[in-house]
Amino acid sequence: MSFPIERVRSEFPLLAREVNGRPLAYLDSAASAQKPQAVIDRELDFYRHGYAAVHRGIHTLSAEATQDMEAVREKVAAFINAASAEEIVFVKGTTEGINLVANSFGRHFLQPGDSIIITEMEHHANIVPWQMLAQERGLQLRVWPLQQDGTLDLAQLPGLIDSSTKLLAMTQVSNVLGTVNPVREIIAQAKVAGLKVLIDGAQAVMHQRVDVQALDCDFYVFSGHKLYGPSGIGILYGRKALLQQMPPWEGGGAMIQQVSLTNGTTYAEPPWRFEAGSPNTAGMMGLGAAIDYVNALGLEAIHDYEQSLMHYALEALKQVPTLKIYGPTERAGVIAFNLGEHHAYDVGSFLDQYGIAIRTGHHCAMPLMAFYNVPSMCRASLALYNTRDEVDRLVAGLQRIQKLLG
Ligand SMILES: Cc1ncc(COP(=O)(O)O)c(CNc2co[nH]c2=O)c1O
Repeated sequence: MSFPIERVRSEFPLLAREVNGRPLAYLDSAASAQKPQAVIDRELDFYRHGYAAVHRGIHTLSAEATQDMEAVREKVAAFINAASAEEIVFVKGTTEGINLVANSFGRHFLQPGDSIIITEMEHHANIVPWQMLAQERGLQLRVWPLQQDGTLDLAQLPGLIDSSTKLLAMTQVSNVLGTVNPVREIIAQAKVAGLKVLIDGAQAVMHQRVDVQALDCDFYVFSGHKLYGPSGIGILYGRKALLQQMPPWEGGGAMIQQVSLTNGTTYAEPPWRFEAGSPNTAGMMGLGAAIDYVNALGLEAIHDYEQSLMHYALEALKQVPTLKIYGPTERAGVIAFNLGEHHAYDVGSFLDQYGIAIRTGHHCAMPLMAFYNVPSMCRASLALYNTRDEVDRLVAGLQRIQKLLG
């Protein structure tokens, strides 16, 4: 059955916009995805008919809102096949989820002299928290180097591991290269060596089915706004046995059992231990609606459609002679490139004049830019609502820029 692309596009109101007098071609979903009407409606409906403060409310509205929140937690658990909804922690996004693990698991379990492995393709959100922790706790940060084709050499992992190594933190999909790392195989290797593993799924959950039990990872993080959901809501999955041993990382309301100024304070069980303060309940409802939307289309159908479009794009971009594309042939729908010697900002600005939205710059992956010895890259990213016509417009735009700039 063919992918219902026209019906899908009609369900994303913003895609009807014009930019600079031309229909928008939104090719920046890896930064943040557009929202289906169902997500927009769910948030509005919650504010209109179901909004109240959650946790311990005795009145009906509060009890209903709390039930709605926990129902989304259950939905997220099913979406990534977590063993229990108590392994699902609501956070602001991927960045906060990684910082929570670094500040709670890291400070509690990692001792001076221990080492952590990250890769050279990581987003800054999965580099800087570990650098901060390493500096604070006297840890060693080891980097799994990139290969020229944008992949990792699995044979190099064992050489990075010794008795001091306690954690591997790595992305499932590169936000620049589109590289899809074989994390299930990598996690199996890490587990043999006794490592805990955090997987950054920010660029994966919208493109493929994720099963955290099959992966056997200890932590998994992603952001709602990249999964066609609202901004300001994300998920940390943590293996229950680990979450139970981890201290809270933010103090305040909701994360406690008893607070006393004289007899000490006790904390709530996970996941609530890690959810201090008033949560982004409307964002949670929107995330739940986004998961419903993706599930209704089917991640397998989404994956097949995006892969077909991505291969069409890689082939079509060959019509631009001075284009250099970075990353492997087999990838998720993320295509980073440079047009000859032209700075990415110039190329992106011209494309914007043609109504085409791509991202330009270092993409919060400066080590990756350094690896390729470039100051910046252009990046076109594809989502379930993009079309071959938009790819053709990108190619034509690049050819036009090449003629203009030489
Ligand atoms: C792999 C990866 N990890 C972490 C993050 C941080 O996610 P956040 O906490 O929701 O901000 C991003 C965001 N990536 C991008 C944000 O803008 N362009 C990008 O490529 C990402 O792509």
